[in-house]
Amino acid sequence: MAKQLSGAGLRGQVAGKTALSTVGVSGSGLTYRGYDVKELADKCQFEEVAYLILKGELPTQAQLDDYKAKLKSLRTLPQPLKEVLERIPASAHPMDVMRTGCSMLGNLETEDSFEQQQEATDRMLALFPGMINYWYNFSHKDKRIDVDTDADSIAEQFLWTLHGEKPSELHTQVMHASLILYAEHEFNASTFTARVCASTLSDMHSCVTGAIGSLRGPLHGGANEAAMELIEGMENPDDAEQKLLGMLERKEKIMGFGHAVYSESDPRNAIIKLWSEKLAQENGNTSLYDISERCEAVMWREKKLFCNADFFHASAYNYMGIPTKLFTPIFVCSRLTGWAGHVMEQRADNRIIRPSAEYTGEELRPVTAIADR
Ligand SMILES: CC(=O)SCCNC(=O)CCNC(=O)[C@H](O)C(C)(C)COP(=O)(O)OP(=O)(O)OC[C@H]1O[C@@H](n2cnc3c(N)ncnc32)[C@H](O)[C@@H]1OP(=O)(O)O
Ligand SMILES: O=C([O-])CC(=O)C(=O)O
Repeated sequence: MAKQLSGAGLRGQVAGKTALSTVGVSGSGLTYRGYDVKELADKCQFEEVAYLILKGELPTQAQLDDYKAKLKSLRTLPQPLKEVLERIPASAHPMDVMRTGCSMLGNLETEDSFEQQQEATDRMLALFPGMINYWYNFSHKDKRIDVDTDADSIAEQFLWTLHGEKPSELHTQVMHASLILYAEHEFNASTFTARVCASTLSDMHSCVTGAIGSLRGPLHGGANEAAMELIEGMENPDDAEQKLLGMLERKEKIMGFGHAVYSESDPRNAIIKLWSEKLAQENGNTSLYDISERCEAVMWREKKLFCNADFFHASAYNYMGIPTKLFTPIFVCSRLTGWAGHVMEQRADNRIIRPSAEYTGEELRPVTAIADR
């Protein structure tokens, strides 16, 4: 059953048209251009899904090979961007690094006409994984990494530039699935930000920079990091249960649970949960997975709240040795496809987005001279 949507936050209001995705139409489903996300995550590489979102159809093998080769050729970081990255302190939040990096790229390689929108998007898709890991390695390990790796895909490029070696088959597979799950989600907050920006006929880098800022918050993309902080503070499943019950009693928000549109489940959860379980088994220490499972059971039992896409991403990423603060930047590397797809859609049929407000302020009143106030 679809969720009853009403109230604050523009909930349930149609704010535009899209042919990119449907969310929660039957209460729980997610489709990209008519394909079920589960089938895409089972059968595709992330680049196939990026192609689908940006160009409208799944690629043939030859088109995929060309697209991947093209993206591979666009990984190099411009020197001035590296210099900016090197000046950002280790204490910075990586989402702020993404925001600044994207904005700096927009200064160096401006999108001068909408005809360049696909080029600008491809460049960001190719460059973002290396960009965040260049900063991470420089600021945290004093290393200037070479981002022009031999990695075959964006999934592999992220793990390779982070860890400095070719990742395992399993880890690359999980990253493909993760990037596919995060790629697109209709009019979520960050995508809506991008569309509002696009509606002023602004450039692609401004739209993406704004969207990164919206994704950063813990009520949206930042929830995967917050979920990790939660589960790493739990010693075992029983401890998890006690801690959650206490938090619920204190009416605290539990990050990684609930959704603005889905009513029963988030279809992305079952998929990333399976991968998290596989990674736990590979790791030999299933503690984080067991704790996460108990959290899921307690939240459903107590509040009928279900895990959203972010919750099991926390343990999955942790099992792959990804530092918690890099979780949300991975979301950026993926959602860039959805943001850009929406920007292109907005531009193709644009009217400036400018809603109205209900005024709650003072009645009209005279300005008292300053000496009399
Ligand atoms: C990839 C993504 O961006 S997915 C979302 C990631 N965000 C999170 O995980 C943050 C935690 N979750 C939340 O804050 C919310 O569930 C949101 C922001 C995702 C959706 O917010 P809303 O649409 O306002 O949620 P909804 O209307 O279903 O909330 C109903 C009730 O459940 C409560 N609730 C919802 N989620 C949670 C939660 N995670 N923990 C505790 N209570 C919750 C709300 O506080 C609300 O209670 P109230 O009626 O007493 O005020
Ligand atoms: O749709 C939303 O509100 C949030 C979400 O799950 C996403 O952006 O992936």
